[in-house]
Amino acid sequence: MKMQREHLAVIAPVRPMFDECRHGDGDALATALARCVADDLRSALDQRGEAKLALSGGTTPLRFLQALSREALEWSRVQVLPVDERWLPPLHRRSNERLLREHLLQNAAATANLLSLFRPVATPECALQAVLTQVALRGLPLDVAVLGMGVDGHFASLFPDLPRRDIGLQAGGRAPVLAVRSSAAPEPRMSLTLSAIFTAPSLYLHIEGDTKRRVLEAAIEDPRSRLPIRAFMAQAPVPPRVFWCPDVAAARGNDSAAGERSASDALRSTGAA
Ligand SMILES: O=C1O[C@H](COP(=O)(O)O)[C@@H](O)[C@H](O)[C@H]1O
Repeated sequence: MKMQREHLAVIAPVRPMFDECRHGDGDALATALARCVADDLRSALDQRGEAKLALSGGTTPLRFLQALSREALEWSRVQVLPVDERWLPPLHRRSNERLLREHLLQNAAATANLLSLFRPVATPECALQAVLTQVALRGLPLDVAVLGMGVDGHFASLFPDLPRRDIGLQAGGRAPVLAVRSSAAPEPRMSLTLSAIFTAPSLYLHIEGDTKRRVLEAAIEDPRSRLPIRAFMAQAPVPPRVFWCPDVAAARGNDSAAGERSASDALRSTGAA
């Protein structure tokens, strides 16, 4: 399918708030996104001999990860890290690390290096210092970050009940990693912060379906929106590329967190419902 590209200036900003790549279905979307990310990685490898890639978990990325795993590039020089992790052992079906190991670190990408955000200790708070040091040393600055978004407007593990001034949502914050407790997530989390994500010169948002699109548009249109995705879209140093297709496929990957707020809650909180 031919890719359509359009620049959407929703609230008359100085520059378009995002660059949209729309595809007809999730397979075409996943293939196109994998090609773009692989091209970014090849450029970084050409320029610096290494590349750093932060990837989301959840249900949406499965086909994208599989397509990316088949892209020919020097994967042994690529550092991959999750943008967030659920505080669950890496063999758990909801572990984002497991998703990356099972669907990306295969095929051509089997030799990629994975930086885990998990440690076998009781809480993310206990592991924070160790993870923070590793991420700062080996994970940053990023070359590419691919975010997903929940229907409640969260990305990574930055949920709507995070205080708006929380360090995780401050573009100029210094901490790259955050331990997260949210009523919207069934387990504690470890998450990259917005300032860590914004070290990437290539930013992608990968979403499927009309519901998520409505949530995203509502967050962009309302400057007072408290949805985390608003902080990402409005503060991004370069316009994120939004990869979107209209149909939502059946749940795959490691299923979405039970208890996340619904899209209608999210839209209500932006006044868009
Ligand atoms: O909990 C999470 O959810 C988001 C969105 O997931 P999806 O299933 O709606 O695609 C994801 O981006 C994040 O990495 C994950 O931990």
